[in-house]
Amino acid sequence: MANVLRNSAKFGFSGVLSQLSIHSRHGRECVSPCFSLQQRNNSTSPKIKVDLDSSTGVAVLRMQSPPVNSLSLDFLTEFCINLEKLEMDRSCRGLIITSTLSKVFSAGLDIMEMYGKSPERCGEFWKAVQEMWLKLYGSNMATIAAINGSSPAGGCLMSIGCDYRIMVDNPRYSIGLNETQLGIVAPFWFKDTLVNTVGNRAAELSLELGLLYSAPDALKIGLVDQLVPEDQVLSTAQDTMSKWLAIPDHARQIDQCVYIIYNTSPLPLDHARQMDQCVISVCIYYI
Ligand SMILES: CC/C=C\C/C=C\CCC/C=C/CC(=O)SCCNC(=O)CCNC(=O)[C@H](O)C(C)(C)COP(=O)(O)OP(=O)(O)OC[C@H]1O[C@@H](n2cnc3c(N)ncnc32)[C@H](O)[C@@H]1OP(=O)(O)O
Repeated sequence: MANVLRNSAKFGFSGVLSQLSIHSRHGRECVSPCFSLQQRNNSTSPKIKVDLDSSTGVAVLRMQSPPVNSLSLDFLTEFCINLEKLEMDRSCRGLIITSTLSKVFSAGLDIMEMYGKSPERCGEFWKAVQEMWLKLYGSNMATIAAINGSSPAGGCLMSIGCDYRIMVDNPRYSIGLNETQLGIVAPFWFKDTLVNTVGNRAAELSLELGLLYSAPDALKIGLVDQLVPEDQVLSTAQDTMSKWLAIPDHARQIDQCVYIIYNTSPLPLDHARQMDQCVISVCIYYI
């Protein structure tokens, strides 16, 4: 543990994950010389747009993949590349994730990726899902989800992978891990992340019944931290971020790291990750 704490101070949580043997991750010390200033500040790709304000150190990542920002292999790959670039950029300390689509934050995993694909493709897809979670939950940046629409299943996972959640106060928008309603099962690390957010009993009910919560109900159980009117979601996220960034990065990162190490099953370990990947790929293949 002493080693873990020493490393967490040096590398942040991402660094600790890499010490625990997942593949390449980047602490804030590691600044790639490959990215030009322009590339670092604004990158536009088909499914994701990132704007980094160098004066505040806050990046806004907008998911813009109609109709519902479903998490396909292509989407996840782009998402991870963008996250990795920001992670390596010393000037970026905070990340806000939101959607450009009306009514939908993210519909979760792309259902077409889970239908009629080869075992190899299923494996590749699941690895990308794991990667998204590891990169987000293990990020050294302060992360806020500005949830401006419905966010079921994998969309909820993405939201609870952030440090803080602000949702639009609209009872028609829903959020939750509804996998069992679809006849599938949320993997153990989805469960861990939910337990870390809402506590054991609420998570148990939520997972077993596959509950989707309206925005007001999500606030009641602590699945989201704050509700705001639609037109204030981004400005509130920016204001909230400035409070998070008032905390010294190293202190916030170590605190998060200790919390996660004590409260999360060992997906960061290669063998756990591979076993999970194998089980899920087989399940998806036989669905
Ligand atoms: C023992 C173990 C067994 C099995 C284990 C196997 C696998 C484990 C995997 C576990 C993890 C799963 C996590 C997931 O994320 S699964 C995905 C779950 N997602 C959903 O249930 C969301 C479904 N979508 C919605 O609820 C609505 O679409 C939404 C509220 C997001 C938006 O509603 P709206 O009315 O605005 O749009 P729609 O008309 O419904 O949809 C528009 C078009 O988008 C398509 N769509 C919707 N969701 C998805 C999706 N997830 N993937 C791909 N495409 C999606 C929808 O079909 C419409 O398409 P068109 O008809 O217009 O072509």
